[in-house]
Order: sequence, then structure tokens, then C-alpha cells
Amino acid sequence: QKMNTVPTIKLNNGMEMPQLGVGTFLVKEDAAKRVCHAIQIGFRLIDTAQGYDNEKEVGEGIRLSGIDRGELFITTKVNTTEMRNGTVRQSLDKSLSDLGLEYLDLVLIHWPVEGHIKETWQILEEYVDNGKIRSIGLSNFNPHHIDSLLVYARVRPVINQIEIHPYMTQIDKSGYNFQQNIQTEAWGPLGQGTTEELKDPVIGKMAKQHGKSIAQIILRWHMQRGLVTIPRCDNDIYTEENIDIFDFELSAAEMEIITGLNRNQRTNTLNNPDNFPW
Ligand SMILES: NC(=O)C1=CN([C@@H]2O[C@H](COP(=O)(O)OP(=O)(O)OC[C@H]3O[C@@H](n4cnc5c(N)ncnc54)[C@H](OP(=O)(O)O)[C@@H]3O)[C@@H](O)[C@H]2O)C=CC1
Ligand SMILES: O=C1CO[C@H](CO)[C@@H](O)[C@@H]1O
Repeated sequence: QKMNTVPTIKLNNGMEMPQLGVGTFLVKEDAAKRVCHAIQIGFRLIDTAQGYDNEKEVGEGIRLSGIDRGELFITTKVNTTEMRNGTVRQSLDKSLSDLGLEYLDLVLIHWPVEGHIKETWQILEEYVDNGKIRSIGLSNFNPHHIDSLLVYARVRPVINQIEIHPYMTQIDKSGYNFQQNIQTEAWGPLGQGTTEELKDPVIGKMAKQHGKSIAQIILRWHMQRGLVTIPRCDNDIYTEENIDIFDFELSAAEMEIITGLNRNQRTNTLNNPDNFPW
């Protein structure tokens, strides 16, 4: 395995974030091994969430990797239940202790739960002040949710993590984030294994021409769109493939063709920020 170096992007608070990382949704059984392997082959950004019930295993993987903490960029997300129950502080302390970390690089509000955003954001700001969190951001926020938060936010969100893959391109929403100087991070970059993108014939043809896999073409498309993304790391062979995307380029025409595959198809209809209409 050749060593790949992932480029970083600068966030609006000056922090550098790797543009490509690994996601850990449904990575549970062997999460420590999978995360350790990802780090050892060059990944530095790890995305978890309180709701994935794997922070202890992810933390173990981080320690097993032997890589300095300072080189890593670790993200978690505040669960909706903790917001509704008023237990956000306790949940953040638990995330830190389960992960075995003194600080988190990034914490996101997982979903824009009505009536609980301001309070949660202010707690996150408090954790930025006390140094336990380096940067804070949003996930699944629509433009109007962002606008209402920006009215009172003392610390600006650095990221909005939203669903993006070739069948759900979200050009408008990523454009809005960009206008607000908020980096867009794509979740479900390969369609979560529930869409047919990994079998798409148009992308398949490009893959053959480049001598790459369909997944690699899709991840390259995310990179050239300027997105941060985090494909799942439950399979070491895939993880190795997913970082091997920095030795080729898609043409502007190829980028347009992939973007043109959009059909506003969600991986799961329940995962729709429009279900949070406040
Ligand atoms: N903020 C939010 O609300 C959300 C955040 N996320 C985050 O985004 C991350 C990525 O999304 P995720 O749901 O994991 O889905 P992905 O889009 O990463 O797709 C995962 C699926 O793709 C397969 N796969 C991965 N790499 C390859 C490859 N090279 N070739 C072929 N198949 C491949 C996986 O296979 P296998 O099953 O074998 O591993 C799995 O079936 C999550 O892990 C999580 O961290 C995800 C959803 C919502
Ligand atoms: O983070 C998450 C992982 O994927 C789930 C299923 O699509 C989402 O609901 C959730 O927000």
C-alpha cells in the first residue's frame, strides 16, 4: 500500500481540516481495528457520533494507531435525545471520556431539533471557551435553520454536514453554506449502500477509462467540488481504495456529467431536514 497524503482545507476559524476522512456509522464490532487501520494508511479525519454507540471503540482505534493526537482531527455529534433531555453537557463529557480524548476537534449538532438549538449552541460555545472543543458546527441544517442560528452565534459554525452523493447533489444547499463561509461536508458520499450509485453505468464507464473504481470516481468528484467527505471504513480493502484518489483528476466535463446524474434521491426518506420545518 502506497502512502497517500490527504490535502487539508482551511476552516473559517483558521483550523486546517483534512478534506477526506472516514465515517463510522454502523462500524461497531471491529471499529477499533477498522479505525486503527484507516489511520495507519494515512487517514487523519475520523467522524463519529454519540448516536453511533461506538465512541469507546473509535477511541481505542485512535490509541492503537500510535499516531500523535495532534495530527488527528476527530469529530463527534450531539445526539437529538441529549438535546431534548437537557443533558448536552453530560453527553459531551461522556464523549470525551469514551473517546479517551482531552479535546475534540469538531462537534456538530446532529439534527436541527426545534426548540433546542440555541441552548445547545451556547453549551458548545462554552466548551470552545474551556478548550475541550476546538471548533463547532452543524449537521442537516437547511438555510433557514442556519440563518436563525447566525443571529445569536458568538462562535461561527465552521461546517454543515449534509447528505451528498451523485444522485443527491445538493448544489443549492452547498452553495448557501459557501456563501455563509461555512464548509460543506458530505455524509453518505457513496449513497450509504442503499442507492444504486456504485453500479451507475455512466460513472462505471468513467471508472474504466481512469483505471479506477466507481467509488474512487465518486470520491474524486466530492474532492473536486471542494467538499470534505467521510466514506465508511467498515472494510479495510475499501478503506485502502478510498484514500487512493489523489493520483488522477476528473475533467470539467466529467464533473458536470456526474453532477447531472442528480435525481434528489435520499438514501432514506426519514433523513430529511425538511422534517424540521421550524
Ligand atoms: N450527519 C448525519 O446525519 C450523517 C452522517 N453520516 C456520516 O457519514 C459517513 C459516511 O456515510 P455512510 O452512511 O457510512 O455511507 P457511505 O456513503 O460511506 O456508504 C457506505 C457503503 O458503501 C460501501 N463502500 C465503502 N467504500 C466502498 C468502495 N470503495 N467500494 C464499494 N463499496 C464501498 C460500504 O460497504 P461496507 O458495508 O462493506 O462497509 C457501505 O455499504 C458515516 O459513516 C457517518 O460518519 C452518515 C449518515 C448521516
Ligand atoms: O448519522 C446518521 C447515520 O445514518 C443514519 C441513517 O441514514 C442517519 O439517520 C443518521 O443521521
